[in-house]
Amino acid sequence: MCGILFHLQNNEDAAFKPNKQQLVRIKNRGPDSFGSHTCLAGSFRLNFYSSVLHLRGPFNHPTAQPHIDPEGNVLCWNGEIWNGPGELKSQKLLQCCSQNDGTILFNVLKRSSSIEDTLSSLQGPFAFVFYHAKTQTLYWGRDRLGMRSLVIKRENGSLTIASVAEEGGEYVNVEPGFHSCKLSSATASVMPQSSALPPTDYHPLPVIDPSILIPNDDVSNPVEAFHRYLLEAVRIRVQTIPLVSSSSSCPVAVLYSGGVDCTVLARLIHSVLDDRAPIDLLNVAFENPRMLNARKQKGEKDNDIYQLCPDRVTGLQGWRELQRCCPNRTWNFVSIDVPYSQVTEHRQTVLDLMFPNATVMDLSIALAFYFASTGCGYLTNIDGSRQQPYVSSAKVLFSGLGADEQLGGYSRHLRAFQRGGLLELEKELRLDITRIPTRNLGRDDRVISNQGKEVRYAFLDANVMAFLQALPTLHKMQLQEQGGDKLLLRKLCHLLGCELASKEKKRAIQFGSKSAKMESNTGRVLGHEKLSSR
Ligand SMILES: NC(=O)CC[C@H](N)C(=O)O
Repeated sequence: MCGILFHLQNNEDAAFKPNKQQLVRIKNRGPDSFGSHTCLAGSFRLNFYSSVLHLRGPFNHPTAQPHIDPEGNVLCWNGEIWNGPGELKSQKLLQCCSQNDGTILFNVLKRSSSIEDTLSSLQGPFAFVFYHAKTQTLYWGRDRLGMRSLVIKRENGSLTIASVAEEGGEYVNVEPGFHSCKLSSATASVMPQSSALPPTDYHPLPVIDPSILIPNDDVSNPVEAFHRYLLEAVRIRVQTIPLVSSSSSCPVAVLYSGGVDCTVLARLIHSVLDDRAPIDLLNVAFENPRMLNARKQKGEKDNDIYQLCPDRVTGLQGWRELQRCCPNRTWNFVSIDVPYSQVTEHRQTVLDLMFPNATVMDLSIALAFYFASTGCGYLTNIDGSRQQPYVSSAKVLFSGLGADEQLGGYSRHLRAFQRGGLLELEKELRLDITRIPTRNLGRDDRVISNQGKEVRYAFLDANVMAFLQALPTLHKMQLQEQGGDKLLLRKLCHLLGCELASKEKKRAIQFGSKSAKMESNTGRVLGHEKLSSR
């Protein structure tokens, strides 16, 4: 992941000094390169900082950021473009080491007759800040789902936009879509004092891209078509990861619980990845003192507490099944065991990273992602015992997020169906899909990227989403039946040879890994409650 820090100030004010810790966190997101740039626009000074996690473009030459040119344009880019207008449409863009998407976007934006139209037609996860010199306009924003984090703070005539907040700063999440602000001298000269900032325009985007049309044939062959769309989504996300040939280092990892969502992803990655490359399955499990106490009171023995976590049990089962289905692939099962002492040690960092998200549930999920994305654990023997310490070198992680929201995986969906049939269920599904952008993606991005990794979501691919949207609900789920949740995905999982995983029940990561309710007094605490302190 890359990191962005941008600050706008009145040119007469003292020079901007970035907060030290915030800068460290921006650099953590992009360990391959770091750069800064300052320029003037009307009566404003603009300070840009960018770090880069190098993925696309010539292998040994990270594309430096911020992107700048002699005309005074500047782009800080954190994201991946899978498709877009002009040169961003070309298949060559998707050949990992040939071109850098940020560089091409910079050229396209500079020449664009409508910057809004260009930005609206980008497909992929992103957050950016762009200064267009000719019109003295500042643009910033996030993709329609908000898959990359961007937070904003307005204060005393200054504006800070960043991938992560600084401790104590009054930041809010940037709304997905585009924001712009004209910094022309005319605007600046009518402003009475330095505390005023020019007004901003907001250009929201619908969650499902309306320009994607789904042929009727696809709707009448749902499993086959779903396979095709999802495979394509996985393919573009895999082929844009550089492969270190000749070495056994692993390019890609899956956040892996053994459930149906992540097993299908792992299986599809296998279909498109070079045969020689291993795939890391990252499986996180926590030492949960509350669970340990409860076991003690019942007189149960301690055993290996990590092996008792539900996600470890299903993870190992799924791993064995993947090995059976695809025996020529090296599947590394990485057991990431987190002692409670590590949780207390890293708690404040995780709280700072996930901010402005701040509920009990945010923390338990963020902890699971934070430790899982370190990739730091043990290679595992077939019986689940530890083999040897291992650190995953994969820069890209796959997450199964988005399957539950679109395919009826939550128990809330079942309750809605029992309450009011298809009508209520569809209402609940619509709600889930429309709130994807505001719920958890920014948080997950902030927490995962701190480890210098980026997360990719095939279930949130624009074409996959448009296809699922076009399918009648009963093709996707049959909630009147046992195991009818995510039915379409279960059928696909079965078709791909992973029968055991196709039957796995939904389990949220914080319960499967035991990162929720760790302390003795937390049994009754509800997930949506605000945490009392940061
Ligand atoms: N991590 C990123 O955001 C990467 C930016 C850009 N796609 C690159 O590969 O350089």
